[in-house]
Amino acid sequence: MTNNAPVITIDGPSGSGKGTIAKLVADRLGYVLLDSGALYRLTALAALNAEVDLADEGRVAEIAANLNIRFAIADGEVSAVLDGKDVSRDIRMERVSMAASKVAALPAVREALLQRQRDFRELPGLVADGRDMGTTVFPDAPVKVFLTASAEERARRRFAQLQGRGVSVSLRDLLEDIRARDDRDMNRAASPLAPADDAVVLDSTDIAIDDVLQKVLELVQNRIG
Ligand SMILES: Nc1ncnc2c1ncn2[C@@H]1O[C@H](COP(=O)(O)OP(=O)(O)OP(=O)(O)O)[C@@H](O)[C@H]1O
Ligand SMILES: Nc1ccn([C@H]2C[C@H](O)[C@@H](COP(=O)(O)O)O2)c(=O)n1
Repeated sequence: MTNNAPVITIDGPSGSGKGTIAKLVADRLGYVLLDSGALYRLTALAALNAEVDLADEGRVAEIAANLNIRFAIADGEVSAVLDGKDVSRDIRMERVSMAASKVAALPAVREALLQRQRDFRELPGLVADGRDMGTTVFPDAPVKVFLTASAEERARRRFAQLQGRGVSVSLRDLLEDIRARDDRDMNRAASPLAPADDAVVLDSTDIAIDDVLQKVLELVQNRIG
């Protein structure tokens, strides 16, 4: 970890485009990328594999603290490896998404993952995507973006994404799921989803990906140079 490396935090609700924008910004600037949601997803998958009760905070936190993971990069794509196995697809499954949202609400799990996230900070800089990057994990980040979009637009985006992968889902179910996750992420006691006081809020409901990218790069230019 390098404490003087600049950090760009991109927080926001599910489907707002954080992951897409974070990757584009990191590629453009040659920065390291932290997908913090993947850490919660990996914790959830490891807990499900071990058949641990997801409400057992102590045991899930122990799993989070001892995760044997690494992120591998091939052809510009990042894959998540748990105990030597590529689980990139597994952690995106619906049951893991739901489980991740549950384990992410446990304070001891968040605490167990805190330093692991901070360890991603290195020169020339880091782009960190999640829910509490700007509020809790990197409160001193010089650039903080809170990316949002209406729940309906986020459900439509997810629908198109899943259809593109040949997964059949109902738009109505996706919208319900998004609302349920928003509610859990925003109303938990530990590090709830919220913009940091010094974050710039960007509503991408009617803004194309390229235009969001340009806005973020302008902010970076103004604040980091
Ligand atoms: N501004 C935009 N306009 C249209 N589509 C977008 C926009 N931003 C992202 N998308 C699309 O929306 C989908 C969801 O984006 P992405 O996975 O980046 O969201 P996310 O906020 O990281 O979600 P999660 O937190 O659930 O991982 C992707 O298919 C992406 O291409
Ligand atoms: N910093 C973070 C990142 C993610 N979470 C939660 C929110 C989701 O329920 C789950 C998976 O995240 P995603 O991959 O969809 O971004 O993890 C969080 O609480 N804090």
